[in-house]
Formats: sequence, structure tokens, C-alpha cells
Amino acid sequence: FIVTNWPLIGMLPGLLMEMHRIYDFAVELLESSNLTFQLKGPLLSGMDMLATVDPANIHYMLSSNFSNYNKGPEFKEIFDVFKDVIFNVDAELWENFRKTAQVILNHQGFPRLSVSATRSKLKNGLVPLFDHFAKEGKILDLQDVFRRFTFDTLMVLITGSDPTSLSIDMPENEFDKALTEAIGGILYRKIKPRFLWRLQRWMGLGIEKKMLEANDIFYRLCAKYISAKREEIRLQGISHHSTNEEFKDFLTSYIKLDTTKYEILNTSDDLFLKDVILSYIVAGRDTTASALTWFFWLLSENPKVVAKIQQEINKNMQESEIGQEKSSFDPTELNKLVYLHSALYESMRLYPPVPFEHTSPVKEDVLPSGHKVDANSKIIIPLYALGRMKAVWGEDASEFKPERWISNTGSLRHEPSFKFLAFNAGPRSCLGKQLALNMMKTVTVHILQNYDIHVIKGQKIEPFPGLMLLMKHGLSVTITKRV
Ligand code: HEM
Repeated sequence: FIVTNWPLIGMLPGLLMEMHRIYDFAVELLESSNLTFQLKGPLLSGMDMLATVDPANIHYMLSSNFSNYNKGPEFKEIFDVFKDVIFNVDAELWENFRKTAQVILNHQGFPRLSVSATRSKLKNGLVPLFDHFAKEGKILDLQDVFRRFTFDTLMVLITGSDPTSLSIDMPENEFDKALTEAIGGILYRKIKPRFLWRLQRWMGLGIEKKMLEANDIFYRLCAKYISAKREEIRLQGISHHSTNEEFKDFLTSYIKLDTTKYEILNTSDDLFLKDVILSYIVAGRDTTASALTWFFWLLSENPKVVAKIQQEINKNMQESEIGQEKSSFDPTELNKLVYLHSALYESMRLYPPVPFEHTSPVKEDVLPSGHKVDANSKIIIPLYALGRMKAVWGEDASEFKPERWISNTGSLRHEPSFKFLAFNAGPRSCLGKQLALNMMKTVTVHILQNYDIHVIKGQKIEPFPGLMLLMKHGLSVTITKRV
């Protein structure tokens, strides 16, 4: 299996021809090249990169030799619309940002608050919407529903206020739309030759113009959230954030942060607080929505798995009364749902919400596979291909089998993160993993207890070649309510 490397234009013609099925193409390419492949772009285009799904390389770059691998200067420039968000910074700023995020997400009150925010969005957003569409028998795009669901829920956790983008008339939300424009623009920057998008940015043309506009929208809307929050805190009287205090929202926690511990973070600067809002919403919105969408599609194809999840729910959980007081639901209840957890992991193995990881060596190096990598060269890890490699997951790698995650004792089987990379590995692993899993389990339990989802037959299901693995055409479904 070969892509021709032409003089001057490199492998560009072959890659362009396969662009429409880039994920499956990457599976074939890496399977037939012993898990690592050197891609060559046109001369001086800056598009050369090493693609690897070799677990030994992944472990080496993301964990054991982490200090020699970072995002690299080009990654930061491509993502400049999001400025200094956590996943776009390196060195001291990243370390400080990460430490604060850990303190906040590990706050003892956080799991309860996050599950209660999810349940309240179910009650006030998803349930009325599903009931309406069930009654009318109308078709609904489930991916759009999940994107709005995660956007609203995360905004409540981040800022304390609900943008209510999930409602029957599906209103357009300016912030949400700007995020989608910005993410779309980043994708174009990744696939276009560098000089071309830089020229377009300089001239303020096309998608680059939209990115500049998105940037202005972020400034304007975040400034509103921040000034309202400062005022709220001023009225309550200032105190530093402590672990005993009730968790309110991320913004409050950052404004009250004890900055003697994190000198580099300027919490009195609105620009930093804007980076905080964007960091969490970009990290959490489409990732969780993508995971839920592929999961519900896989469930529609695998009724036996649905039956097993339902059995597990019936055995371990009482009827989900989402109207009940927030204090009466214990989030650790969700940990009993081992089969549901396995099914979610299995879905993310095959459809990882973040389909590519990027890294770049600070100094030249040799990877465990023997490949030499230059300083500042580009390395990508295609996660969709990693989950489907027979050499990594066995002959049945492409099959959806939640059972592969269950150990002989019935507990969740541990797979190393350099093999199951959906939440990344090493010091830069996802900080929202527990939050995302709790949200997804809460949503799934409630939907499977109360509704049947029917995926419309004959629609084309394919991944959009983007930063997140969303479905290109959405997921059209109808809903019926259980009686
Ligand atoms: C199913 C849902 C999710 C998946 C699959 C996922 C996956 C990932 C991945 C692959 C990374 C590494 C990105 C990179 O550096 O290239 C990451 C980082 C991160 N994620 Fe998640 N994520 C999910 C949900 C969330 C949520 C809900 C939050 C919180 C709002 C969150 C917060 C973060 C943060 C703060 C980082 C940056 C960590 C750092 O750079 O040190 N994630 N996530």
C-alpha cells in the first residue's frame, strides 16, 4: 500500500484523492506500514509529518520522554484565535494553568454539582424537546441536540449562567456559532500550505475574516460574563477560594484564586479569564457531544448491547427522577454501571472524539520504532487508526465489543493510555475525563430509561474530517416515549 512521493509536489496528489475518506485511508496506510509512516508534502509547504500509532512511540513521546516533546510554535500559531487556552500553551504558563485546573476539578463539591447541572439540563432542556418531537413524530438531529446540551451544561459550570441554546425552536447562539467558525478555520489552516493561510490572515479574507470576527465575539461575550461575575463576587464580599467553600463555577474559582501560589496567572486580567472560559468550553463541548452521538449510533446498530445496559441500569439504579432535589443524587452511583462504562470506552476506541494528537520534538531524537525525528518537525498520532490496528487490538479490532473492556472478575479492564488514547496520555492527559464520563452516563441512563431512539434508515454516516470527530451530516432520528 503506497502513496507516490512525486518530485516537488510530494504525496499531495495521492492525499487529496483520499481526503474524502481520510480516516479509513489512515487505517490502511498505517496497518500496511508497520504503524509508522512519513508523509511528504510539497517542497517548502511545511506539510511534512510523521504519522505514528505505534504504542511504544506514543508512550515515549507523551509520557516517558515528555520533556522533549511539546506542541511546537506552528501549532500555537494555527490555534491563535483561541490565544492562550490551556491546550495551546507550553512550559510554565501551562504548568500553572494545569495545576489550577486540577485543584478546581478535584474540588470535593464538583462531581455533585456537575451531575446536578447535567440533570437539570435534562429536565429543562432535553426532556421537553424529546417529548415535543416524540409527540409530533418529527425528525431531529441528535448531534445538534448533544452539542447544544453540552454547550449549555458546560457554560453553567464555567460561568454560572445558562445560554439555553437547547430548546424546541433550536435558536442560534452567537457564542456557539463563533466557536464553530473558529474551529472550522483552524482546520483549514492545518490542511492549507502555511504561506497561503498566513497571506489570507494578513489580508483578512474568507475564512480568516470569519476567524477575526469570531475572536471579536469571544472578547465581547466573555467580557460580559466576567464583569457580571466580578460584580456578583463584589456584592458577596471577597474571600480566597478554599476547598471547604461550596463550588460555584470555574469563573468564580479563578477570580478568587490564591495567586501567591500561581504567580504567572493574572486573574485580575480579563484576557486571562477569557482564556479560562474558552479553554474549558473548547475542550469539553464538541468532544462530549461527538462521543455521545457516535455512541447512540452504535447502540442503534447493536440492540443486544442496549439490552445489557438496560439490564444493568435496572439492577443498579432507581428510576431516574430528574426532578428530585440536587442533593439527593449521589454521583458515585454511576460507578456501578461497569458495562455502560465499557460500552462508552469501546465507542471512543472506534470513534475517538479528538481524532488526531500533535507533537513536536524540541531536540532531534530517535523514536523507539527507529524513526529519526528532527527538532521542530511535525508528528501526528491518528487516534481513529490507533483504535483499529489489529497489531494493537487484535484481529477483531474493527468490531464494537464492549466485553473486551470487562475483566475476568467483572470489573473494568485497564488498558494503558498509550493504547487507548481518547483522553490523551501522560502529563497532558484530559482533565475533564471524569466530568465527561459522568455527563455521558447521566444522559444515557435517562434516555434509555424513558425513550426509544430510531435512527432514520438510509442516511449516510461518515466522520467529518475536522478537529473533533463529528458526524458530517449529523444523525437524524425520531423519538418515541416509553409508557
Ligand atoms: C468525551 C469527552 C472528552 C474527550 C474525549 C477529551 C479528550 C481530550 C484530549 C485528547 C485532550 C488532549 C488534547 C491535546 O492536548 O492535544 C484533552 C485535554 C483537555 N481536556 Fe478533555 N476531553 C473530553 C472532555 C473534556 C471536558 C468535558 C473538559 C472540561 C470542561 C475537558 C478538559 C480538558 C482540558 C482542560 C484539557 C487540557 C489538558 C492540558 O493541556 O494539560 N475535556 N481532552
